[in-house]
Amino acid sequence: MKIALVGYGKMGHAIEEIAVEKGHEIVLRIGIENLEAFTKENIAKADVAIEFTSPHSAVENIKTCVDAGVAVVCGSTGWLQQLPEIEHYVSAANGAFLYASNFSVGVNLFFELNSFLAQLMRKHHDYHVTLEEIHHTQKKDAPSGTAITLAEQVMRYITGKKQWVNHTSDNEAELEIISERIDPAPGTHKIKYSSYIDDIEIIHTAHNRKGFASGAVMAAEFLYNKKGIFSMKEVLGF
Ligand SMILES: NC(=O)C1=CN([C@@H]2O[C@H](COP(=O)(O)OP(=O)(O)OC[C@H]3O[C@@H](n4cnc5c(N)ncnc54)[C@H](OP(=O)(O)O)[C@@H]3O)[C@@H](O)[C@H]2O)C=CC1
Ligand SMILES: O=C(O)C1=N[C@H](C(=O)O)C[C@H](O)C1
Repeated sequence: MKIALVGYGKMGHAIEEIAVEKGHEIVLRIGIENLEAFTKENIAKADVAIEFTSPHSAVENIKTCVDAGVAVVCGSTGWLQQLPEIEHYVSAANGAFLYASNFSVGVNLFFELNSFLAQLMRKHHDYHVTLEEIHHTQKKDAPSGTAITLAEQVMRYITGKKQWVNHTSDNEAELEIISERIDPAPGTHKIKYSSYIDDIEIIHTAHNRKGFASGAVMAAEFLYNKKGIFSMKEVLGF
């Protein structure tokens, strides 16, 4: 498979290593220093574009790839308020698109566990639920995309929580997400249910970026020659 890497930072490099190990060819690498090479003609040389840039560039980058008729795997976080717009854009162009706030198999298992735990906890009103995420200091967005996915899963079942906030809160309707930035943390997420009697905690700790990168390559392999909008649930068969 021919891959275009849109964003050639920490994740772009990690994805390249795994994609090449698996026999794929990187036909285009786009970073800030060669944005002039990000043309429809160049992108069209790829079967799939893998986009990991920043909250501010993701939407335009996805549209450019869709316009070139190339399938897009997107891992950039911090732009999700525009996801409906992008899904509409992809559908209108009969394109192929897969977004995940986290591509690692471990975190996708953790998402399932988080939903299951929230279902179990929904009638146990003595417990107070909070979220915490820890990432490296270069991270541009807070809370992390993964923490937002986890919070949305919790709120589906703990219906007293109406919205998440990214600060401590005494308001029972608000779900606290506390963000910490500590190097070199690749990504730690914790959900905690606390009561006067005891605490229940689930935690996922990434030790490096390999899980994110190999999941993104799996997603690209899945998307190859497909049309439509997909998620990691379909890639992993959950
Ligand atoms: N879904 C997932 O599993 C994961 C998602 N992420 C997300 O992926 C994104 C990238 O993470 P990471 O690789 O660690 O970040 P980096 O900052 O290391 O890399 C991003 C790269 O994209 C470049 N870039 C910025 N704007 C553009 C643009 N318009 N076109 C092309 N390249 C651009 C940056 O250049 P410059 O540095 O010069 O600005 C940088 O080299 C973040 O949003 C992060 O939250 C990260 C890990 C896993
Ligand atoms: O920026 C990162 O590094 C990461 N970002 C993603 C997020 O925002 O959830 C995924 C992972 O935690 C690493």
